[in-house]
Amino acid sequence: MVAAKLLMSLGGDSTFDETLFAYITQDLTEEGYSIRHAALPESLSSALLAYQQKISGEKFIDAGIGRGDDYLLNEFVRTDEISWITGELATGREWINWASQLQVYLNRRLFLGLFSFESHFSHYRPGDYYKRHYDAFRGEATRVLSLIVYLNPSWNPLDAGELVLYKNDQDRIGTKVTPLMGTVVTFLSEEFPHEVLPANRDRYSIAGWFRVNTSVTDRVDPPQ
Ligand SMILES: O=C(O)CCC(=O)C(=O)O
Ligand SMILES: [Fe+2]
Repeated sequence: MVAAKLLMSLGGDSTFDETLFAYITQDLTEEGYSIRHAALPESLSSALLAYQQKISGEKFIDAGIGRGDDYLLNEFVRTDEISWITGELATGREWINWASQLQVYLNRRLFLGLFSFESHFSHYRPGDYYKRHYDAFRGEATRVLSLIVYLNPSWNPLDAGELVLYKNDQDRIGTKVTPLMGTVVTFLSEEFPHEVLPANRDRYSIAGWFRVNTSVTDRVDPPQ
């Protein structure tokens, strides 16, 4: 577990309130998923909202399935648009820093061996959706933990657009999550099918994934 040890030493002096991380750890241990409302630090949520609003339209690309040469647009599955978050700007760095504090915390308690993190803003226009899917496939061991936060300061039940998280393949009812600012959702990527229902208004979120290191001796696995 060299990877986990390396990450732990990066932990240093955390500036975040670890109470939330403790709740997420407990939820993941008991259920494999966690839904926490009013959880993301408010200063971070509002900075991310401002950042997302400033990103010009052309920085968003139609979301696809897969990466690099395998990237496929598939309107049958999803119709949202995305913009990858890099550490170029302060707010992006603040977000990545928050996520890596969570990563360090989870590695210490749950020994997940989370090694890298990638994330993007998502914009679902009215009517956009992401059909029921898994973020990772069993045995591929790439994306281990999914992390989603929402950037919508208000949300009315009539706006629809909920995330529906299902416990397993048989579950057809699931748990609905309102995409309200501050809500933090985490779940084991291989375990929980989920979908985004069409919304009646613009819907903003960040979706991210922690991965384990899948490097083999002569090949370094990049985070993106
Ligand atoms: O925005 C959400 O609620 C979930 C998005 C999602 O499932 C994904 O991007 O894989
Ligand atoms: Fe997903």
